[in-house]
Amino acid sequence: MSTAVELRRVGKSFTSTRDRRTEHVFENFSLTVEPGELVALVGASGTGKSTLLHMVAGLERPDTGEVAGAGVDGARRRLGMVFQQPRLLDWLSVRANVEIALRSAGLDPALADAALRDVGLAEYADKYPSVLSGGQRQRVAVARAFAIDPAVVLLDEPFSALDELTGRRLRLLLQDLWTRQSRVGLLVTHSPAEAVLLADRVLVLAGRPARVVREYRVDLPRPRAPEDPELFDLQRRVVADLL
Ligand SMILES: Nc1ncnc2c1ncn2[C@@H]1O[C@H](COP(=O)(O)OP(=O)(O)OP(=O)(O)O)[C@@H](O)[C@H]1O
Repeated sequence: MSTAVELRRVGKSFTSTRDRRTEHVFENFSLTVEPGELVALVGASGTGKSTLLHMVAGLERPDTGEVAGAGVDGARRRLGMVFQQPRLLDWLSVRANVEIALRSAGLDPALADAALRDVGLAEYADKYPSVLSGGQRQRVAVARAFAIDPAVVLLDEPFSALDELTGRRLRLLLQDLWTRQSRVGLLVTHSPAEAVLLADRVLVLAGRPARVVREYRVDLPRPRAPEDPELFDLQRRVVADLL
């Protein structure tokens, strides 16, 4: 089985325009995500988690090394992305927001309704994003990402802007989607609870250049319950790594 996403000895630096200082965010960094695997990345602010995701998406280029994955290896694999903010087009209906993604992936826009049904928003298809709650808007973003039958799903703090209960519902929704249609994914999160609930592997990143300082495999079958004591125990260990 070929790997789904691979970073090989990647280097990435940024030079500040203010003081010309160069930050070596990654040096010789390697990471493999296997088919069907969801890998969570946790770590202190500024470690490089979003940069890593952007390199996989092809939004940033590594200075050295190679990234094989959606958007960057010429295979034109479909990429679904969910950001902290839903990033919807406010002048289009909810359905049209999903249709645009389908069209640009070369798929039938009629698939939008099924995608909206999957996230519990079938009745909102004709509404505009401005009349939806924050949680509903993020559901549309999830529908848009999953509608295109993505080869890789990249999630950059997808639920961190939501209140706790809404975030919990959305996590369970994501878990439900993942259980029904196993994907390959990377999840950047500041929430250890979210990481252990959703991921197959949790990587703790730290340092400059960034390194994986700890790795946890979450072998519990899905669907998982957020209150599962085993998850809570794992979560405590991840928190301890981050403190
Ligand atoms: N386009 C850029 N130009 C200059 N510096 C950048 C750029 N993108 C990221 N950086 C720097 O690279 C480092 C890593 O940033 P990144 O956003 O990847 O971290 P992060 O772990 O995702 O942080 P957070 O958890 O706060 O989102 C930071 O020091 C940041 O300032």
